[in-house]
Amino acid sequence: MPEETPSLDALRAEIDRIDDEIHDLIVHRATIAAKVRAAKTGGGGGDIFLRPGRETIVLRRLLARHAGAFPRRVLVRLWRELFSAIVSMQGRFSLAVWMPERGAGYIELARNQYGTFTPLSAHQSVGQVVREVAEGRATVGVLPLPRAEDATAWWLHLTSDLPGTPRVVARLPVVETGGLEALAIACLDPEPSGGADRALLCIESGPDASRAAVLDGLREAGFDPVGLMDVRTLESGPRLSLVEVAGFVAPGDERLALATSGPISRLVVIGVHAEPFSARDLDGAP
Ligand SMILES: C=C(O[C@@H]1C=C(C(=O)O)C=C[C@H]1O)C(=O)O
Repeated sequence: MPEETPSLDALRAEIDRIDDEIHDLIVHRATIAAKVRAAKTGGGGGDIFLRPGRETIVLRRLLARHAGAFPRRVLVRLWRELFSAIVSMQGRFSLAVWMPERGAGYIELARNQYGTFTPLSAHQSVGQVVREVAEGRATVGVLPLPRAEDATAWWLHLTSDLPGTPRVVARLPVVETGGLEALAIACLDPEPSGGADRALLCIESGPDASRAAVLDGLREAGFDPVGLMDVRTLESGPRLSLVEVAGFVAPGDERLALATSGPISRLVVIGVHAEPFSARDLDGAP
């Protein structure tokens, strides 16, 4: 006998039961967040409760166990909204976003990553976004991915190694789209994300050092440079290069000391971010 198709009413009753279970679990998850807040107080991060590395670890784990037809991209989107609500419940959480003109797209990137209802201010100047974060008026700043042709190199504000300097903590969108990209900054120490990370290094050299010499210096110290994002020569003389390297770089990483010889005089890790999820991660290809 062919199986009888359940009635619409029966299917909707099943969806109602599932919704109750999901809802109960969200309510329960939120009660744990309050305890996490207490457990974090006194650790690094001060009054900032966002932990980008941990969020990516959670997403990597869920994507690995995902099954069925529900789109992985939407799974990521749902959890991004959950994380943001939970961070907001733990303490201050607000965004400063670069908006050079209407419709520039950075607000959408910020909302997709940090939640629909998180307080947000928009700024025409990249320097203002950095200041909002450095001075504690915003928790996270969203800025354009640096390029050599930009009028202002905002990343030059991140080259201090003093504690409290904003650091790059994410690259947006976390789901690769081939469209507009941004970097997110916060006054947080970089943390590994449990998978492929990239570190952004600011490298100081003499004004005559060639790009090839800087990249060779990094390779000799054991780094794996994957891109030179920008180079600026300061009026005071030195040249600063922004280089992406594969993998996490911790503060005491011995490669940092090894690299400061030859053409490289100083090196600062201006942040670390997880590699965005690729189409391959999201389409479930092996
Ligand atoms: C709950 C935490 O705080 C925040 C919220 C997270 C979550 O909802 O899973 C994860 C990381 C943090 O951004 C945590 O640090 O574990």
